[in-house]
Amino acid sequence: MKNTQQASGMPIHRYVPFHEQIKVDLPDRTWPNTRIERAPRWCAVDLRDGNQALIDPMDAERKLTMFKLLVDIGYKEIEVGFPSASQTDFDFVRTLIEGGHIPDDVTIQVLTQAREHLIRRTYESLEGCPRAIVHLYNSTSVLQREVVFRSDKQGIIDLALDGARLCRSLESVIPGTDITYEYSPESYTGTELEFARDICNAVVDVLAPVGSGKKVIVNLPATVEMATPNVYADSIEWMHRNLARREDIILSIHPHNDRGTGVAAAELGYMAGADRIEGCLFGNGERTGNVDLVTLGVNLFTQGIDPQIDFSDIDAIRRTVEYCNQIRVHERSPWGGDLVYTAFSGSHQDAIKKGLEAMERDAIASGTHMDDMVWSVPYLPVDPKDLGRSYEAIIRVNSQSGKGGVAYLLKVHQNLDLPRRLQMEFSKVVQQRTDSEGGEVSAASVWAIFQDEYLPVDDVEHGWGMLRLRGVSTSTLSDREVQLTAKLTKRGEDLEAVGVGNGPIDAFLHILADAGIEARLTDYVEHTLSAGADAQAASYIELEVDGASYWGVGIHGDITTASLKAIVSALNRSARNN
Ligand SMILES: CC(=O)SCCNC(=O)CCNC(=O)[C@H](O)C(C)(C)COP(=O)(O)OP(=O)(O)OC[C@H]1O[C@@H](n2cnc3c(N)ncnc32)[C@H](O)[C@@H]1OP(=O)(O)O
Ligand SMILES: CC(C)C(=O)C(=O)O
Repeated sequence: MKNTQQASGMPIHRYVPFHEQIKVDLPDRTWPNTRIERAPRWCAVDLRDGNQALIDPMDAERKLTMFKLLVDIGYKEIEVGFPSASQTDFDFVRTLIEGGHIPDDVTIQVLTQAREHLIRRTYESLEGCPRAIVHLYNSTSVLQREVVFRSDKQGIIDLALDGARLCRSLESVIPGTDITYEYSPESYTGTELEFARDICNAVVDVLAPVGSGKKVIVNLPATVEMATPNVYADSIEWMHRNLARREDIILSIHPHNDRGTGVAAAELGYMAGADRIEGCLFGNGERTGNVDLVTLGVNLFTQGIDPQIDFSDIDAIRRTVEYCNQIRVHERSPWGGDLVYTAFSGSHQDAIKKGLEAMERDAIASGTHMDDMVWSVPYLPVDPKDLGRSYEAIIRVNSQSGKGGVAYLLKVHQNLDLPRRLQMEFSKVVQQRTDSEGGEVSAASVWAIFQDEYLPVDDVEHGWGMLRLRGVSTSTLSDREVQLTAKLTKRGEDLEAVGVGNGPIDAFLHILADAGIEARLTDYVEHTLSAGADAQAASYIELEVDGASYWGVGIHGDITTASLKAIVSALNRSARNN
């Protein structure tokens, strides 16, 4: 019956808090005080746990593509399948072995349930393999013991030990293979810790008898993520402290992401004593996925820790993963999603632009290349370039954007470094467009809007300007005086006029005043657009016309002409406005 006292009306009475199901009691936990200082041993399980969760499991070609990707970027332990489950998986293991696809520093891992026929078939699949990890599992949780196995604890231990013993006995079938064992008490998170410890201890003693010099991987999966990640970390620290023969154990974790905290669980579990992490690229895997190896790896990188995996072309990794899994990676997926380095909002864009400019200034001042500077740009925890992403998509403009974003696009794409007040003026022009038309404005559209506003074609018939500058020449009269001759077209009428001033701009304003156009110069900024003899210059001029302020822009190979064009641009805008 519904509890009418609670607000949501959701059937909360059907769910039991985790701490009432499994006791994880570790008041003297130490993991919160530890720091991650190096990468764990990684194992990529894309070809097994990832693959078993796909709508369309990988065919041989996609499997090989995924395997090669994992090898190329640096994974040394790769779970390649469940060879006893299907002919496809079996054949793929054979292809890897017979095709010589396994590099000397890579070990393949194969999964099997603790069931006789499956274990036998697993060993068959490994014939001729120089080294392999045989991964044996059985479920141990309270719930699975009851509903799947209908067995008591001893029955489950016996099932695991029978499997482990059979594995040992089959080593003679593949004498040339150097076998490492991995044992997983599957559904570990739903298992009492003491029972998990006891079954692992018993299995380890079979798989690596005392004195054998062998190590066993004990993998503690959050098969289903059932609690907050600190609880998982407590349980890992508990096992780390309480497993017998810890020195003979490589403690591995295998988080899933049911509660959306798989990455946190992996990081905290690693802090709590794990040596190794299993996961999948971009978090593919059962239900909400396995823990995302890309996030974990790049998280380390952003702390100045070598992830041991090469993420320098993250888009290529993403494309291959999307192809193999036939599932798209979400735009917001950490580090690799399409939009994760993009700011639309004005204040973010402003801060990013300022951060990049500050780094550029510091690089020049210290004589250091930008690529060697410590990265410090607001809102961007990593330099996208380090992951093979360009700066192009960092700033994109829509109705949420401000002057910084618009100015950034003009700077990056057109080399135009707009003065601050011009940025403010132009961003209003762009915003009028985005407000009326909605959606995103591309860099090309920003440039088109800018040209239309400030650089209309010098052709009165096709452009909208009332005034056009056709030619200009100057001569120096004295130290303080310049004479300027300007050829103009004013509302279709050609005229040639001469003016004198303390510089070309002053002289031009006098010519305009004589022609009945009054304007006062209030600001002037210029810069070159490129280096070299044919360099273009950009000039930005602010005029006061009839009490209102207008910016104008001129671009030309000759800086004087650029300035005069900027004046014409401002005047045309004032005329257009009236
Ligand atoms: C958490 C994980 O990701 S574990 C990996 C899971 N991956 C997969 O299941 C993918 C591949 N699996 C398969 O292709 C098939 O399930 C197979 C080939 C392994 C087994 O197939 P089937 O024999 O038809 O069994 P089915 O798939 O129905 O599995 C259930 C049976 O396995 C038993 N079982 C399940 N896990 C285990 C285990 N770890 N050890 C022993 N027996 C187990 C169950 O008790 C049940 O037995 P029952 O039929 O006697 O009641
Ligand atoms: C086999 C085990 C490790 C597994 O995939 C899981 O528990 O999620």
